[in-house]
Amino acid sequence: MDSSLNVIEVSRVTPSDSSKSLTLPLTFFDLLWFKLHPVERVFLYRLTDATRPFFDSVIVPNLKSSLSSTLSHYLPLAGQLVWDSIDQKPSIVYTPNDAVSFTVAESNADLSWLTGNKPFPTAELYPLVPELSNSDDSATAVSFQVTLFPNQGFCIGVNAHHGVLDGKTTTNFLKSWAHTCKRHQEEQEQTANASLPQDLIPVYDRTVIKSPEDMETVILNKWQSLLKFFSGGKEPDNPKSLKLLPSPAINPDVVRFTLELTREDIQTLRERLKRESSSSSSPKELRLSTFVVIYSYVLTCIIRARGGDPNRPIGYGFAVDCRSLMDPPMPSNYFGNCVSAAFKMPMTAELVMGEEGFLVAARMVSDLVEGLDESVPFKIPELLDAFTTIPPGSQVLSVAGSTRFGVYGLDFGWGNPERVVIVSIDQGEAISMAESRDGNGGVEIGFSLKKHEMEVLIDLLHAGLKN
Ligand SMILES: CC(C)(COP(=O)(O)OP(=O)(O)OC[C@H]1O[C@@H](n2cnc3c(N)ncnc32)[C@H](O)[C@@H]1OP(=O)(O)O)[C@@H](O)C(=O)NCCC(=O)NCCSC(=O)CC(=O)O
Repeated sequence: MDSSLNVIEVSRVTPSDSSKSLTLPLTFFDLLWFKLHPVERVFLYRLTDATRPFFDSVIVPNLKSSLSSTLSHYLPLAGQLVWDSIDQKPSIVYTPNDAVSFTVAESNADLSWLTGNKPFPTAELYPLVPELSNSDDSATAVSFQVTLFPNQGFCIGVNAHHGVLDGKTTTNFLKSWAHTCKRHQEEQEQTANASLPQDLIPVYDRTVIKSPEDMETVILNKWQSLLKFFSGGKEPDNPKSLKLLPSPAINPDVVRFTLELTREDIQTLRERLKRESSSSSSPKELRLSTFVVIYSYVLTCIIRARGGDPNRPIGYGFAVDCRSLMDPPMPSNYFGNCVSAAFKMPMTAELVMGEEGFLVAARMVSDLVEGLDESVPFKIPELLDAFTTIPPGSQVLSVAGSTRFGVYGLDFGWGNPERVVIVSIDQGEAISMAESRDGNGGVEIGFSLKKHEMEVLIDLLHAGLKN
């Protein structure tokens, strides 16, 4: 499917109420992520009424006007990340009339391919995601693109700087935008700066993030060491550069696949773990949350799909929402990053390639989750150190997204998404997680792998659900 994209316009959307300036210094949570690849998502909507005239006269104007209104509540997203030479750390700075980039485009791709359950080339997704500019001196927080698939539907592409916002904040913003857009249509009025539900109004108070003594300096120094490590020992030219780490080139034969696990599938896997654990030589109570069951299963199948030397190094990690781990707990509408990560590496592939591999993986993930406590946020420096201990050629898995964000409820007025894809998992051996579209307690897992490996993985994933 060699699709092509035609860019119709690239415009700037400013907050409808853009009278005040705002500066938000990054916190130590933000500093963990501020050099890493941005998070790219596409929301694919089926809408056979989506003719070009309907798109031009209804969808685009409503999305833009509601975006402008929503940005009035989320001013930092229209701003830039900057690092003033006299400042110890970067800040997000919004000044009146700053704007976000909004691209309008049309594609001849087959939407059914992108929303279906068969693998397709990951390169088909890239034209749907807008650029997010960054340079030594500044970095954009977010950018948006709406793409028409004539008479099939449309797609909203979002590119979000992870130093500015985590998944919870991103999805809170998107829920606010969808809420405003849908209401604009229902009320047929463009109420500028429309009010939002209380739980979607962002909280900018950063004094709640109690940063331990010089934690920010420690993390920034760790980044300097990492940058030197990644560049073979060469000191960074500009220690205050906001340029992101270079992204690895993506092999052209990489494909995408979305596995849909029903609540029954998850229970089948949970029962299997219970059986295997109770009959094992060291039965031990396992934390069998949805996350633990699914991540252990996927981890096992992905490592097996690659096969190879059983002694090859592997590792895994996952993001941890620290909002509930902070004292006092952070509000769910806190604006920014409040995620750290847990990881285990290096290990050898044989650990999970044997008969008991799924149980071994579940024990490891369960232990890691059980071990999470209020100290997690303060272990971020160790996390950065771990990057330098990853043996070359390791297969290290991580998780983007979460089953808690409610991304399938994002209705802008033309229905819920048919598929939500985190495009940027290509940038590292990540999988993505989201709640299932039908809201019945299932989970969707997104994969990005080379074609032949994906074929082996799909067979393993399906086979494991049968026994
Ligand atoms: C560390 C964890 C993965 C461990 O998850 P577990 O499910 O095992 O454990 P838990 O204590 O969180 O949850 C136990 C049970 O309570 C439920 N539960 C707990 N908190 C909940 C909440 N806020 N909303 C809905 N359900 C919740 C869980 O679903 C689970 O039930 P049940 O077993 O029925 O499910 C999780 O705590 C966590 O932090 N998840 C969020 C990670 C995150 O934010 N990722 C995105 C990073 S940002 C990113 O990646 C970029 C982006 O997305 O843009």
